[in-house]
Amino acid sequence: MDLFSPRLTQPINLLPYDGEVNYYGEVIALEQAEHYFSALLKLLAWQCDQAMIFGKLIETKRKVAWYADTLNGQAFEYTYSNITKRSLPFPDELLALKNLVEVETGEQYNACLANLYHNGEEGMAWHSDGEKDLKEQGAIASLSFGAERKFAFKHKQTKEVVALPLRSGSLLVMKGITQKHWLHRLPPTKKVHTPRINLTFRAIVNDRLR
Ligand SMILES: O=C(O)CCC(=O)C(=O)O
Ligand SMILES: [Fe+2]
Repeated sequence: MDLFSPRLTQPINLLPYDGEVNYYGEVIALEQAEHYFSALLKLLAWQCDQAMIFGKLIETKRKVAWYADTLNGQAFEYTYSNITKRSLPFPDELLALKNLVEVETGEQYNACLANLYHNGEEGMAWHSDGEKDLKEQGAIASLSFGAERKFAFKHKQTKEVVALPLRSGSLLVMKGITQKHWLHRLPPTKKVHTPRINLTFRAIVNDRLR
């Protein structure tokens, strides 16, 4: 393995047991990653995320946009944080990135949740992506643009933590039994003052296509 190359020749599994988190390094060169960052910032339909927690509607500062394949021109619906969200069709820029990620990882995706963190004060709390609409043990591919942020995994029983920095243009894939055994989060930090965009490509199996 060439440790000096930002892009790894072979992805490495970061988890010691109970799952697979493959880190590919920077699969998109810096200049191109900067181009994508600006394009996605402008192009995606960013909205505050909503969650229903103990019957209360909460809005996040972090923004999200949600895209998916359509079937007969109809959008997917996807439920997480107790709220049902309707997807938009993939714009070309995002389709190009979905293709790239599919080629890199050898997996197929039909949906993408985009996250925009304006600065280090915004993050995402410990969770696992085990919603019932997701394909069971399906791969989730995470592509990062903009500010470098720390990303962490914590085992649900042993509490062991594994963390790594996610740089602009880097690709990370969670698969297998990872979501069952590990939580992940994007910790908030006072050290980062610039925005980051993260795309998570997912495979949805949803027989409630509308
Ligand atoms: O921003 C990230 O890197 C992670 C996002 C995430 O975990 C999610 O969208 O479920
Ligand atoms: Fe997640």
